[in-house]
Amino acid sequence: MPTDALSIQNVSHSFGKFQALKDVSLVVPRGSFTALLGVNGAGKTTLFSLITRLYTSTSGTIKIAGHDLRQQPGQVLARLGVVFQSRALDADLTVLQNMIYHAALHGIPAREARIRAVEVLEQVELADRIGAKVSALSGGQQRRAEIARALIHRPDLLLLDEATVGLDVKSRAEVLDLTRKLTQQGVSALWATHIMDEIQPDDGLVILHKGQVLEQGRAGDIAQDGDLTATFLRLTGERA
Ligand SMILES: Nc1ncnc2c1ncn2[C@@H]1O[C@H](COP(=O)(O)OP(=O)(O)OP(=O)(O)O)[C@@H](O)[C@H]1O
Repeated sequence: MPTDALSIQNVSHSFGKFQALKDVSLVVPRGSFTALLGVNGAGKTTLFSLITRLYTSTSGTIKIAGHDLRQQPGQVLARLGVVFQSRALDADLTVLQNMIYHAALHGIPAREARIRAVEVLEQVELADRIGAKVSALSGGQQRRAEIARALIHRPDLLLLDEATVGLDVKSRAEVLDLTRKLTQQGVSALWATHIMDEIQPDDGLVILHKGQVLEQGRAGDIAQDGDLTATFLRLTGERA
């Protein structure tokens, strides 16, 4: 098993004449929680769209667990779990029905899906809501159910795009803690955010700005004098 869950080398992407990503290279080490930090428009969603093959990159390579996305798209996507900003669960179905539906998309039969649903819902501490309609869950519970859905096919890498949007402080902390806990159980996570408070010193960190990677490494090493906000503002030239 290669060391990096995700390895991106020299990836660029343009929308017409506008270059949204410029020669981006980054890694998500296996078992790490890596934050992808950038203000609105930095290119985070574009990068995620390339990793999930919604867009095709014009140059560079993307490898998941050592497998090249361009050469083995099916195998690579099977190793990926995604939590997008927009809702992926059907609010009128129960949590279990949603899990079975998403498992079927990955070719997992219903009997196996039931077993896995219990497993992933335990991982996100939601097993007691398995029979509840998604619409009856709180915002934080719905995000945790989204994460469970993304885990149902046992991916190596989780991509989470602004996963705490719209959550209150307590639910935000729960979703973050949970994702960090998952990385201790073997899955790796790339966590896109613009919220610096969400990042801890031991997290991996990639700072993306105007389509370019400005820094990457351990967050605590990047933050000068322990102040990530000041470091970020200095690197990007943004104002607080
Ligand atoms: N389909 C598109 N056509 C043209 N430009 C686009 C398209 N999608 C994104 N862009 C531009 O590319 C840049 C990067 O956008 P992207 O959505 O990847 O940023 P982001 O970091 O995810 O920001 P946000 O948090 O606001 O989603 C922005 O300047 C955006 O306007």
